[in-house]
Amino acid sequence: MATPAAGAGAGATTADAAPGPKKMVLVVAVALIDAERRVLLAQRPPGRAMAGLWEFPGGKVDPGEVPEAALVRELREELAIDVDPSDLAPLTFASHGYDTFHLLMPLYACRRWQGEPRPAEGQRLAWVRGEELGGYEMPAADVPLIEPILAALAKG
Ligand SMILES: Nc1nc2c([nH]c(=O)n2[C@H]2C[C@H](O)[C@@H](COP(=O)(O)OP(=O)(O)OP(=O)(O)O)O2)c(=O)[nH]1
Repeated sequence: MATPAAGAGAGATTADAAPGPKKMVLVVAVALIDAERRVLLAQRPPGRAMAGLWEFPGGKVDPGEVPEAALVRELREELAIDVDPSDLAPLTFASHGYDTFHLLMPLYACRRWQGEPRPAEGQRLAWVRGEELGGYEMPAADVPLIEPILAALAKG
């Protein structure tokens, strides 16, 4: 009987298989891609978990909220831009076991928005070319996302 090959599929799974009552946290994030084929990274501010690491803009989905609405809300709060949910294209996802919680994070690609992203919450922002992504230290969950992002950037 054929079974699916390990690692098949589009998601980026870096969880260990250990069972346990870890809380699952649903976070939505976006690769904003500009006309110069750059992606926007935000640096986690001091005083927060994973401070200093560079991540994709986004945040936790509130109870009862659909993921796209959560992302539109987060982008307004964090970057002061307006995004139409229909411009959010599913790209890949991360499923990663941190010590204290399990992160499930759909990552969308977005190439159209209203306004100029600005650091509305004091975070640092960087527009980064594909070949420069390796120079930005990211949370462990994000590392497997790089390859699909490079593929999306190559598409223009
Ligand atoms: N936005 C975003 N979060 C990420 C990425 N990678 C990654 O591991 N995370 C984690 C960091 C946080 O634990 C969580 C996002 O939560 P958050 O930024 O809304 O909240 P937080 O933990 O900083 O603060 P709080 O809301 O608990 O006060 O997901 C990423 O690329 N983007």
